[in-house]
Amino acid sequence: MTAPLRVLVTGAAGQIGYSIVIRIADGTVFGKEQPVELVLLDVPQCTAILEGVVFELQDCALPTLYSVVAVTDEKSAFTGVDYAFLVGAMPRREGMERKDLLAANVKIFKSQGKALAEYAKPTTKVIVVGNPANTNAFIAAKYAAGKIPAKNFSAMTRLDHNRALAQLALKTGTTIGDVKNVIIWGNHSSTQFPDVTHATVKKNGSESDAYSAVGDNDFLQGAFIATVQKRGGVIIEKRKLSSAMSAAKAACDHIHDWHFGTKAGEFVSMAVPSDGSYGIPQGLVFSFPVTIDAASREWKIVQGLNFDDFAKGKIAATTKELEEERDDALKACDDANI
Ligand SMILES: NC(=O)c1ccc[n+]([C@@H]2O[C@H](COP(=O)([O-])OP(=O)(O)OC[C@H]3O[C@@H](n4cnc5c(N)ncnc54)[C@H](O)[C@@H]3O)[C@@H](O)[C@H]2O)c1
Ligand SMILES: O=C(O)C[C@H](O)C(=O)O
Repeated sequence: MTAPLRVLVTGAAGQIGYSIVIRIADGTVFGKEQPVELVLLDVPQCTAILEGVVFELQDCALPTLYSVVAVTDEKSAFTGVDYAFLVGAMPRREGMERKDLLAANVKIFKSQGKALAEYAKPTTKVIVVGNPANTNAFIAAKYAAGKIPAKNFSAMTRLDHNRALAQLALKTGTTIGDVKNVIIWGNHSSTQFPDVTHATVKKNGSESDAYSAVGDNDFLQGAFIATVQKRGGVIIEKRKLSSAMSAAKAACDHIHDWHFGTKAGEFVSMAVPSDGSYGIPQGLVFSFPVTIDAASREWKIVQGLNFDDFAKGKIAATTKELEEERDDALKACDDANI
């Protein structure tokens, strides 16, 4: 039998947790031939809920679910982990920006960064979903440094990427499979830059660039960008809860592609520690277009894309916001006695 992968989901008693565990357990993320040892972490007050989730997973009778355990301490959670989905964190409510969560959530990621360093495999791959996701990933990577390389930490902008694909498909009357290579640059926040300059759309059997397929530059530089930037807030307004089904699906897409590689000729958006590409300050966890090699499971930032002045302005704004968040988070971590 193929050795099981040990996969941790934090915040497993929460909304996203409930949608994500089935996809990891049923082979959607790691394949139908890959057994998974699922570890579910939440706070001790959620013990009974976690137990309920474990019982339901058992009742699913899944051939790929080798084992499932519920835990409420970091040592049991992080020991020997191959992949970590860091979801557990407070969600925003109506009227808040994601960075308003920084003071409450950043301490979780300081503590979990240290726990990853102490207990997880040095090869562990981490996706941070809890908001503000980019900055939380920056903090987790910082506190795991020396044990786990920064390149193994990422934050989720795949939901924004999927939102951009869906908006382009809706606008052009095509389906998701016809649209590719949108890019989300920067922060998972309302300053992100959803960019379709390199996207293509297949319509009536022929592929064209997104600008030709849409034929409405004002839309692409206005309503399209605003819709993607503000989608999370609109979902909260409607549901009175933040996105969960779509967030869980996006996290699974992100880790699926990290594990299996991206398709030839396609890139995906992933927030990763900057290596200085496109002038983005080193170490900032910034969403870039990436390709992933299936054999090495290493991501590479797509190089050589050109920016016009419009794009340069958008990228500068999201970079500035991330630098400010980073500085606030570092201060909050210094103040936090963890
Ligand atoms: N990056 C994205 O695209 C994206 C998308 C949607 C939601 N989010 C974020 O994901 C996070 C979770 O959202 P949700 O809707 O599932 O929230 P939720 O409140 O339903 O669940 C969060 C869970 O995390 C748990 N938790 C809190 N502190 C913890 C800790 N230290 N260790 C382990 N578990 C802990 C809580 O007890 C709760 O069960 C929020 O921060 C939300 O803003 C991000
Ligand atoms: O918007 C939120 O606060 C939740 C999530 O980040 C989203 O984009 O849906």
